[in-house]
Amino acid sequence: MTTKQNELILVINAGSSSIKFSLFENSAADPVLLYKGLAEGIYVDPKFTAKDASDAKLVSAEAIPGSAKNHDEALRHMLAWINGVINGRKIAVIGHRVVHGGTKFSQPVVVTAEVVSELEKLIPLAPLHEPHNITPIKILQGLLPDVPQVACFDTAFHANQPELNQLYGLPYEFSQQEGIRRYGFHGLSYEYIASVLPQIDARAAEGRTVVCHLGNGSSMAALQACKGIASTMGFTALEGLPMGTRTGSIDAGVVLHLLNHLKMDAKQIEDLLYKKSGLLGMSGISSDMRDLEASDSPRAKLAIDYFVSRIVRETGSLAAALQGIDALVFTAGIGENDALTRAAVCAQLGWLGVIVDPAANAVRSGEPRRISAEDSKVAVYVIPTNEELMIARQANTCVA
Ligand SMILES: Nc1ncnc2c1ncn2[C@@H]1O[C@H](COP(=O)(O)OP(=O)(O)O)[C@@H](O)[C@H]1O
Ligand SMILES: CC(=O)OP(=O)(O)O
Ligand SMILES: [Mg+2]
Repeated sequence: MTTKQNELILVINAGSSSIKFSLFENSAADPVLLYKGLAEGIYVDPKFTAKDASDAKLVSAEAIPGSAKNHDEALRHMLAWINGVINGRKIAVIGHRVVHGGTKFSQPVVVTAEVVSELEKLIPLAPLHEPHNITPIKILQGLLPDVPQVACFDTAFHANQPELNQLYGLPYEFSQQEGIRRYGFHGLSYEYIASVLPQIDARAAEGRTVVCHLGNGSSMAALQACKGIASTMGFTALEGLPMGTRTGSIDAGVVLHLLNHLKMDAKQIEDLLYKKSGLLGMSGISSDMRDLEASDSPRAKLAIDYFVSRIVRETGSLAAALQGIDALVFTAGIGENDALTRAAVCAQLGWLGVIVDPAANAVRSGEPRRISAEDSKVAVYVIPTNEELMIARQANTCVA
């Protein structure tokens, strides 16, 4: 089967407490966005918001009726709204962001019962994401049984990294037999950046680019000629940069100490590493960068300084993996919106030849833009990411 012009592509990016959707219309060129929105606060105070393609709000944080307060109820509400606006038109395919593809999936795949059972095996490798990615797939199998669903993976972009950048210093059998190796995440975002880079900077697109995806989850990737060769995230989405609530890299010995000496159990350690650390744990205030920047608490400053210093150190590491750097790209919630973090990172990368243009960095815009000075050796850009468009494209291609 194949999607035809004007048929609809539904994209779902589900998290633990929110489900984001985008509805695209197929066209001869790229899928065209019609509507987007989200159900948030699903387990506490579920609210639904929907916007049109120009970002105008059609529904603004309206309470989702019902007493279940779960993904099922939120998805039904979302679909009822979507059915209202599409007015009998057909949804031809549903694309899902799935964070972990493990060793089995390095390409988008049409979801079958067998695929779902493989994805369920990956839940321990992405406990914050994978269960919530799978739930809407199962619910939609019940609600729209005739519509094919495609799983699009965050790990796929990194699948062809050189072996050295995929390995840990464990006995080799662990990578070969157990799949304990570095996968990398946020691949849908990196793939989008790689797809637009040629129009923005031909030299960077052919050369060496470090992309900083700084959001609630944060990672960085090294792109050689737009192909991923190294990433800060590894086996799970815990490694690398500190994040909203995740530690980022820590000595594995800390985990052993928590287990053996502080007598924490596996669940407590998982909660500590995934949900109580990072910006939230270090500041004691919030996982949201906006709250930390608005605070005058020294611990808020400490958390921001740590975040920035880890980005700077990882830039050095990824530039070494690339044997140089032509461009640095900022994307995602913090990367796109936070001029202070970008300025702080760039100020510490002067040794690499980064010179930021403060006026360009201060511009607020939803468009890709250069923020480095004319004489900066490294071109620095802000490029808004578009994971949903990548999912729509992949879902379309997968069923074509
Ligand atoms: N205007 C802003 N200034 C600073 N940080 C921001 C701003 N807007 C969003 N953020 C940060 O971006 C994060 C969300 O990033 P995003 O990429 O949207 O996350 P996700 O899609 O993974 O939920 C917020 O938690 C906050 O830290
Ligand atoms: C992989 C990952 O960290 O995703 P997110 O940024 O959505 O948490
Ligand atoms: Mg994200």
